[in-house]
Formats: sequence, structure tokens, C-alpha cells
Amino acid sequence: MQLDQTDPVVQQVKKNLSEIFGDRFDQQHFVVAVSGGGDSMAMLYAVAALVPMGWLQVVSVNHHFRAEAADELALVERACQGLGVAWQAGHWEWDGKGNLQAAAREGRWAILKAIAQANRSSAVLIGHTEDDQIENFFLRLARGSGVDGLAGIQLSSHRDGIQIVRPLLSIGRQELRAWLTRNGIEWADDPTNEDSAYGRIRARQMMAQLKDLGLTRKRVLQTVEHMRSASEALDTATRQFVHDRCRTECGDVIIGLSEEDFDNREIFLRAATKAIQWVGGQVYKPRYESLVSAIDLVLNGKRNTLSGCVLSRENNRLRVGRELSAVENTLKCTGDGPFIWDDRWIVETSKPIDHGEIRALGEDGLAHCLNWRQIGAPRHTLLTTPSVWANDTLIAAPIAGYENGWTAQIAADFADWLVTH
Ligand SMILES: Nc1ncnc2c1ncn2[C@@H]1O[C@H](COP(=O)(O)OP(=O)(O)OP(=O)(O)O)[C@@H](O)[C@H]1O
Repeated sequence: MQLDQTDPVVQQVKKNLSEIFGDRFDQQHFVVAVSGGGDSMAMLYAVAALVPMGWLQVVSVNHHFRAEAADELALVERACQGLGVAWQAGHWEWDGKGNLQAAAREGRWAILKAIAQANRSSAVLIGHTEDDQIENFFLRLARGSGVDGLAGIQLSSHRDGIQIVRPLLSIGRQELRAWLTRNGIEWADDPTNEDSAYGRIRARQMMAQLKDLGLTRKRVLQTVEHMRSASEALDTATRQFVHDRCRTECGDVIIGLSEEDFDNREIFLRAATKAIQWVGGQVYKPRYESLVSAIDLVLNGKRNTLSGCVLSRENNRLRVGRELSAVENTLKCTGDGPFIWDDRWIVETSKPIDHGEIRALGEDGLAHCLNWRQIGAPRHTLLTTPSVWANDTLIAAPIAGYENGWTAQIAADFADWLVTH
């Protein structure tokens, strides 16, 4: 079944996609994440009405913890066959570690990301709706979130260098359900959606009661909008702060301290958070309380660690460096590169290597770098920089002064990275 472009839901989706991609929204390759639930099925049909089928790759992930999942995937596959759109299943299985829901979300993202990268897609489309926005607001409020958290879900965001777009974000779930029914589109109801053990569902139920206070959907969405605008203003100020006061050195961020940072901490803390995320390769921010206590300690001269980073004070500078025990990556390398190591270094050579290994320099490596003191960076920083090994012999440690035909440079400049994070 194909839908008419004048259909109101299709029109909304068109408006949202055009806002992000301009007039050429129908000439982008999209990965469309479809679970078989009402929201993502609505997204599938609306997007298929707008974007020629050759530009779409639908992906459904089976998390293998609900018996119904296979039927849901089959439902999506049938729908895609009917629409003439490419469909692919992804499989994920829980290793029993951590929280199941969170692990499933991460596993799903890893699959979507890999497919988007393989297809060189412009974006991954996700079926979040206005209801998700509202539920998310209450969940964040309950967690004591600040301006950024309450600024809500964005129409477009980035993760791991991939754009995520939510074309249904301005449409309510009820409207979508009615639309699906009107158009005879089948969807699968996820039984866990009714299970009040999940915070999101509890937030949904609570909304009904808050109406009595005059706290309507519209009011919540207004607050989200205000928070977004405040958050954007703070981001701009943070970028300016980073431009004026931060620089990078051997993969660390150095923040120049000034007296006013002790009084007016908001922008300073935001810049420190971004530095920690950039150095530590963290998608999520450290918890606010952990950040404040770590910063207090370091400003008082006590070196400490947070989110894969070492925070240390050097007179009027705060250094955010990588924590050695958090660097797990050992990368096999053959040829001349470029090799991406620790998700942030580009390592290359003019002398191709056979079956080498790139890993953090560490104590044993640094012992071979006789000139490291001349670099001017602290020992704990150099220990975390890339080094190249062959059969346990150190071949190069370019940042620690032992180049031997190798170079290493940071892949994404901190200030550039800030623009999309
Ligand atoms: N198993 C899955 N396979 C592919 N995409 C998924 C899967 N589960 C969720 N998604 C994507 O993530 C979005 C958000 O999922 P979530 O479970 O938070 O919401 P939902 O309201 O249950 O959505 P839906 O009704 O579409 O399942 C979905 O709309 C869909 O785009």
C-alpha cells in the first residue's frame, strides 16, 4: 500500500525531514529502524510515501528475549515486501551483563550504526514521537536533570558520527494509532509497554493525573522548547569558553583557570564535562554530583579520576587526560595505516609493518623512550599515548618522542568535535 503525499501525517514527516535535509530530503540514503510497533510502522509507511524505495534500508533487530519478536520481524518484512523497500534483520543476544533494557538499546545501536556505515547512509531514522518527548521530560525531571536533560529529544542529533533523525517527533502517539487504523496498516503491540515496571510507562500514566494541575501536553512541550533554547545559548557560551581558554596537548585538554571559574561555574563545568567526554571517549556525561566533587578535589590540588579520565591541576591550569587503566584497546596493524586507535588517534607510518600491534605506551614502553622528559607533558599523559609494537619490541611511540617513521595525531579536534556534541 502506498500513501498519498497530501496525507497529513506524511506532510508532517515531510516537513520534519525537509527541516533537516532541505529540499533534497528524498535523495538521501536512510536506515529506517522499525521494530514492528505502532510508532515505527507509521514512520515506515510515511517515509516510504516520500522517499524513493531505493534510498531506504529498513532494519529490525531481534533481541531474542521475547517469543513474539520473530513474528514482529516477519510483520515488518511483509510490510517492506509490499512497499518494495529493502529489509534486513539484525540479531542481538544478551550476555547477561548489566541492565537488560539498556544493554539491548546499546546492542541495537551497534547494529544500526554498522548498517548505516556500510551503506554510507545520511541518517538513521528512529520512530520517537511527541509522547516519547513528554515521557522523557518527566523521567529526566525525576532524575534531577538540568537544562540539557530537560531540553529533551532533538529532531536531529549525532552519535558516533552518525546522524539520528526522528521524523515523528512532532506527532502524538494517539494520532499515529488512529492513522494506522484508518489506513489499514498492521502493527504489533509490545506487551512490555503495558508493564508498569518501566519508568517510561509510569510517566505516561502520571501525565493523566497532572492534567488536573493544568499541566497539559502543550505546557510540557513549551517548557521543553524553553529549555532547548537555554541549552543552545549555554552551548554557544561553552564553545566560546573552549575557544578562549582551552587547548589540547598530547591528547589531553588543558583548561586555563581563572578566579571567576570558582564563582561562576556553569560554563566552566560544561567545558570540563565536554573535555571529559572528548578525552574519555564517553557518549554520556559524567553524573553531575560526581563531576562537581571531582572538580572540587582537583581545584584543591588533588588528582583524581572520572569517566576514563585523570583530572589534575598544574598551577593555573586544569589538565584532563586519559586514564591508563581505561585504555583497553590493542589494535592489530599490518601495512602503513592510517590506523584508528582508541577511537581518537590516527596512527600512520612511512615504514609498513607486518603483524604489529598498537597499544597504550604504558610503563614498559616509556622506559624505552629516553627523551620523554623533553616533550614537556606529564608522565601519566605519555603512558596513555599510542605506541607500536612487534613481538613485544617497541617500534615507535611518536608522541613520547620516539618516532621511528611513525606519526600519531588526534582524529577530531576538540573544538570541531564540540560542534556536534
Ligand atoms: N527491535 C527494534 N528494531 C529496530 N528498531 C527498533 C527496535 N526497537 C526500537 N527501535 C527503534 O527505536 C525507536 C524507539 O524505540 P522504543 O522501544 O523506545 O519506542 P516504542 O515507542 O516502543 O516504538 P515502536 O512503537 O516503534 O516500537 C522505535 O520507534 C524504532 O525506530
